[in-house]
Amino acid sequence: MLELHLHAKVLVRPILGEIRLSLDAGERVCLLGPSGIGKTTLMNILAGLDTEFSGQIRFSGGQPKIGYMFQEPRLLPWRTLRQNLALVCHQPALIDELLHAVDLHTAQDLYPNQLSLGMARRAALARCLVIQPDLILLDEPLVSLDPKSAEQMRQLILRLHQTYPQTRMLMVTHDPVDAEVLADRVLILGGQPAQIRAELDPQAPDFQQQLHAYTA
Ligand SMILES: Nc1ncnc2c1ncn2[C@@H]1O[C@H](COP(=O)(O)OP(=O)(O)OP(=O)(O)O)[C@@H](O)[C@H]1O
Repeated sequence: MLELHLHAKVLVRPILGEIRLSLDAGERVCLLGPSGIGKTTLMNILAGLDTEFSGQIRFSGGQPKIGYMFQEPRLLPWRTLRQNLALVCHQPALIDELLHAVDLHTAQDLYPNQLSLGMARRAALARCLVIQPDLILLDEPLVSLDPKSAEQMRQLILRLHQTYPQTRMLMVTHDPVDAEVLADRVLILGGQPAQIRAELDPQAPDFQQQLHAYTA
């Protein structure tokens, strides 16, 4: 079990308030909320990139391995895709497996600036999975993709979840369809400072109406 109990996060003003969030092995949670509410800030806290907050993070299995897919793919531009993966993984067979899984095995010798946005996102996903993480943080992985690439990415995330069923996932999205298709639970962030205003079940028959009521 991964548990976050946040008391507060203050930047120039209080951004996040009291937040409790737990993620069991294999759980997929989507985080929704208006722009600027603090979703990325919360992800950065969970990732350990932002340590200036009051609260605690506990993981029952010791120090969790965390794969973070940022809003903008952050691959090293002077290394090929395969070399980017090899920087964090010394198992060539696992790199091969993931390159196939994200359908980039024929692009492994390309440099990041030779990849389309959809390819770069899939590469970033492979980069965060290649460390065999306990938790993956996905910050709007489908934003700005054309409908075909977005659907490909959606299916890929679902397939990868089946391949790595123990991996916890927390994903930021603005898209109700992604939330319905990809999440076991949906958390709505709102208020100032932000708190979790609602936890919704995507399988509930009135899920989209409930979601609309909170996000409209
Ligand atoms: N370094 C910083 N200094 C001061 N304020 C900041 C800093 N970084 C972010 N903020 C503020 O913190 C708030 C939360 O930002 P954050 O990026 O977490 O929001 P978000 O919900 O992820 O937004 P979006 O959906 O647009 O990506 C915003 O109001 C932003 O202006």
